[in-house]
Amino acid sequence: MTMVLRRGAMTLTFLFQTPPPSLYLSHTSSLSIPTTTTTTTPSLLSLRHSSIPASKTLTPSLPPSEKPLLFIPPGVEPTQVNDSMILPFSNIVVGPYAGESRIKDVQFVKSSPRAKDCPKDDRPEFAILGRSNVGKSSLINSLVRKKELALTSKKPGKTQLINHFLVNKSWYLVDLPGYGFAKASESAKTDWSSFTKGYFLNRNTLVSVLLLIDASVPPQRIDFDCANWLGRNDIPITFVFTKCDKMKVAKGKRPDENIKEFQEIIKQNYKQHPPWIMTSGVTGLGRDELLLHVSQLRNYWDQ
Ligand SMILES: Nc1nc2c(ncn2[C@@H]2O[C@H](COP(=O)(O)OP(=O)(O)OP(=O)(O)O)[C@@H](O)[C@H]2O)c(=O)[nH]1
Ligand SMILES: [Mg+2]
Repeated sequence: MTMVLRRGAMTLTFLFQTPPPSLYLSHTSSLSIPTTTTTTTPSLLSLRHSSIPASKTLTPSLPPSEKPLLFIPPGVEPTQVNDSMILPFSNIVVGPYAGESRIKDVQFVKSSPRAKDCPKDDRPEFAILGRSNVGKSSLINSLVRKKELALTSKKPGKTQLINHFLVNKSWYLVDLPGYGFAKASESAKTDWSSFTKGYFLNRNTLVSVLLLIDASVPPQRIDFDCANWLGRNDIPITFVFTKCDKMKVAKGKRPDENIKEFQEIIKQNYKQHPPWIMTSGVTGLGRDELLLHVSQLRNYWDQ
């Protein structure tokens, strides 16, 4: 399997051997929401975008039954993967680059109206992206365990700038404006798309985008459009499902059902799936696991 990960100021493409079918965890285990922290692993998908030209991927096309399902990070021999290496409620394998992931110190650095105004240093960064109101700021607050570091709001469109937070004095978390804000004017929407796309295309230190998907609502076209755009531009993503605690639905489906549906659509559009993980800014589900995933991408990039 092929994986694109950023390292230093470059994007490198890595080739991985496809694990034998016996290693693929099946879709039979359910995506039920955890009541405890120790759980079994849910259905697993894996990395790589279908719209990237075949010439770039060097990936042999596999029959559907042999599609890779896991995100296998650098340094892991696919044949050595076992269940204990997979983060709960995700498809992410933990490898040798995973390290200290706790956030000990975080400082708000600046809000930038344009990509060119962002901090100019070579620290690696992770951008939090998603629809307005998906829970970007809440996730940041949950990751850093501070209630009001990134402003949260019931009013969509609250975050309008590129906000840099310096973590442990060594890497950045970046809170971006949400897309798909229905009430935004056309000019505001165009502005969002040009300046945010400018950020993605020009930010050499961007290790990965954490693309947030609201698990409390059915799959949304705009999320797939966004994922497709990032994939076409070779920007690594992790799908982070938010609001997985919202089990009390008056009508509609539960988060686990919405996630399954989302993954079914993804399967049609992607040869292999990006890493994904379930989270909640309210209960802290997936917080430590997501930080561990971030640590292995970061340490690999950093070395
Ligand atoms: N139940 C539940 N509610 C959440 C969760 N995450 C966010 N919310 C709520 O969803 C609303 C929007 O959250 P924000 O974190 O401000 O969303 P955002 O994506 O930063 O929004 P914009 O900055 O406007 O794009 C707030 O009312 C949050 O309390 C979650 O995991 N579970
Ligand atoms: Mg916000």
